[in-house]
Amino acid sequence: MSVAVLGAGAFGTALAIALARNGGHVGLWSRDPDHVATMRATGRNDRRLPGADLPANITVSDQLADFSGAGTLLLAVPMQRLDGFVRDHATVLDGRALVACCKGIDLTSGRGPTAIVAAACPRATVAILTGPSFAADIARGLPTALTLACADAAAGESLQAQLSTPVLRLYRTEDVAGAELGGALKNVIAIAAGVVIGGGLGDSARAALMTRGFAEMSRLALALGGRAETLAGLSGFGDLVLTCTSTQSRNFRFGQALGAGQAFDTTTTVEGAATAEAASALAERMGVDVPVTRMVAALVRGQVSVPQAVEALLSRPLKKE
Ligand SMILES: NC(=O)C1=CN([C@@H]2O[C@H](COP(=O)(O)OP(=O)(O)OC[C@H]3O[C@@H](n4cnc5c(N)ncnc54)[C@H](O)[C@@H]3O)[C@@H](O)[C@H]2O)C=CC1
Ligand SMILES: O=C(CO)COP(=O)(O)O
Repeated sequence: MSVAVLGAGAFGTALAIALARNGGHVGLWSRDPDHVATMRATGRNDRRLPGADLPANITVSDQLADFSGAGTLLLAVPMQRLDGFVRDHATVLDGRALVACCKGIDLTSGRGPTAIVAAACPRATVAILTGPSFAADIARGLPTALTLACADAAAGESLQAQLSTPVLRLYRTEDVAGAELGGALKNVIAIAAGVVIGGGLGDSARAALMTRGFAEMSRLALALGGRAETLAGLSGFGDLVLTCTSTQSRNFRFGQALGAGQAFDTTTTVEGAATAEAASALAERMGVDVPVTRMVAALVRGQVSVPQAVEALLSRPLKKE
């Protein structure tokens, strides 16, 4: 076994399925022994990815030691859990190729996924896999293109080859900051797009918000070392389009519920909520204007109502585009 996925949520399970279909043995780790027992018994992960069969060449386990032979580990836990996860398991993880598969900014430290992983595992080769893809689409074998970002060009090329399949097409870049900030910030804008649609403000307003949202994503990412072409690629613009326009997106649906004044299931992973807060703080520190992101953070905190947020955004001074 050369690859194992740690975190048997929707995305981790879908990636394990895609890699297993491509041949070879693939590991899938869940921290929960009951979940492992159910997945082994049913051959599925109905808790997180209903309806998708796990190929027989996936080994499911709650023991990380079962994957000691895997040189590449995909870390598919939610962003706000990543730091605790890599610290808890650093002795097992360090020294391998560790590919973060989460999107967001850590609320406590303001760091992105690769910095969190590298701090806990200094001997590891660290990369990030991000871009437009719904787990359900990947599990169905639908064509998907993602970005694999790794500061080490040679390691990135080898991970790209190892993790690409005929339908899961990976593009590579060394611009880790650009790739991970695009993936983190688009979730915040997707919440705002959901608010617009849930609040009945219409498709034209959503297009305006996506465009201005992309402008502020780019401003902040460039200030933090990302490149404009990365923001315009799959991990930025590509994922922004997908997430702001599909009800498959949890961030979009969360925004829709906020906009419509409805409750939303608090156990659902909505990465953009914490990231709005973390990104607002980062932007303030860098002196970058991110009005939409700040407004999403205020909405999530319950500090402003939807009409107040809309009024505040529309009453900003007129400016050049
Ligand atoms: N679902 C999707 O379509 C996509 C998700 N992603 C990203 O993948 C990341 C994970 O999301 P999903 O898999 O969708 O979430 P999910 O909510 O389906 O699953 C999260 C999994 O992480 C596990 N987990 C939580 N805390 C943990 C901890 N401390 N230690 C070990 N395991 C822990 C949970 O038990 C659960 O199995 C997110 O950052 C998300 O943005 C990226 C692309 C697509
Ligand atoms: O990142 C995703 C699509 O690329 C998944 O979006 P959600 O987390 O909003 O469901």
